[in-house]
Amino acid sequence: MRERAMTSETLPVAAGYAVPLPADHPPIRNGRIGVLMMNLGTPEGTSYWPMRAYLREFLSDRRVIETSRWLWWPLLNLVILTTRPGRKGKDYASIWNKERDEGPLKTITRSQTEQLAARLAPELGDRVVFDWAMRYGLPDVKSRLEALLAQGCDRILMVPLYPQYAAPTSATACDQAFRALMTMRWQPAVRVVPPYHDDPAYIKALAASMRASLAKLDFEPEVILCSFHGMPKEYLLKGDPYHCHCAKTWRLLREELGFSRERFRLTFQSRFGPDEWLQPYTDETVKALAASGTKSLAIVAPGFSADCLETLEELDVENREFFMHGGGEKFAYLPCLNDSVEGVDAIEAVVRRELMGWV
Ligand SMILES: C=CC1=C(C)c2cc3[nH]c(cc4nc(cc5[nH]c(cc1n2)c(C)c5CCC(=O)O)C(CCC(=O)O)=C4C)c(C)c3C=C
Ligand SMILES: [Fe+2]
Ligand SMILES: [Fe+2]
Repeated sequence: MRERAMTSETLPVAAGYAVPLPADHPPIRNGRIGVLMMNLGTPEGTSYWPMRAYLREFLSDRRVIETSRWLWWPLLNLVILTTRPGRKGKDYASIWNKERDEGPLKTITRSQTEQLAARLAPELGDRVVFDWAMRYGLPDVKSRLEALLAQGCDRILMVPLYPQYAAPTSATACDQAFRALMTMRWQPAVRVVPPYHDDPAYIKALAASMRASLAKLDFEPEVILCSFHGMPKEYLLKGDPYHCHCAKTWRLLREELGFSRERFRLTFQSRFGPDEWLQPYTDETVKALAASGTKSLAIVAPGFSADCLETLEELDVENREFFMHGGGEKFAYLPCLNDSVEGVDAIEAVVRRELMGWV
């Protein structure tokens, strides 16, 4: 049998040999391409235990928190995971998709994937399989990769849905995929979509989406904040290109829209803990603008491919309150690209380019 396995008589049909497989040969599934869309994740529910499980997984990730384990472990387990799940659970409850019983990030990522698949199916047929996964929580990256392999994908395009590269987002999503690949005997060929912060398709999509949202307002905002999720300043100093990617997106978008630097300002939100994060901070800028007499303000968050807690609650609820209570009169939050036509256009352009040579 060992000798026969070396001859063309027993080689698998799928490998190009038109002969039947021996009875004990494992099934051969190959020849397809998988596209795996990956986003951050969201809790499975808004009550204490699912919130705690989500935050525990997220905040135990060394790509996210680089503090020494000896200092971080007691702080996380004895302080943060006792108080934060309750507080943040209430915030999640206020934005929850009750129909599907899930966070909006999941609903939107699923829809983006389905729409992309529907657009490309007429051209690519069933040769390319689309799926989506979350770095933290469910559906997890390992199980979705395994599902793609089971469908015959021997090439995988990984799509971290972060236009700006950051180690705490893009790199950790890929780490999770590579950890899964380490366990596979028949490992697929993989490609990773690079950051698309300066891709003309992305900038044009953002500009079109912003123009449409601004046109719907009954006022013209004096100032528009271009707010990105922050990160500790130390990560920038250690070489993370995230800050530069955000600044470039902001500049290109400003040029595309013809706005001045005074009217369209770059800020960073979602600060966590006592360390210095990327500045200027969104919330402090909002308060300062209100205090200095700005009456109308809009905020857009181009770094988030899908609306989520950090936009729907932090920007649209919390920062709205800061502005209105500080003396502002008109406030608007401009939605993310999400599963809009423009949003899927941008993802499609990037995915098509990165599939070149494979399809
Ligand atoms: C504490 C460190 C954190 C770093 C660094 C960080 C970077 C980072 N995050 C995003 C995108 C998202 N973050 C989201 C939620 C969120 N982020 C952190 C912490 C860090 N993020 C926490 C603890 C949470 C959970 C909510 C909370 O407890 O405050 C989300 C939203 C998820 C959702 O379900 O809605 C996104 C998206 C980026 C782009 C980024 C880059 C530097
Ligand atoms: Fe975050
Ligand atoms: Fe920079």
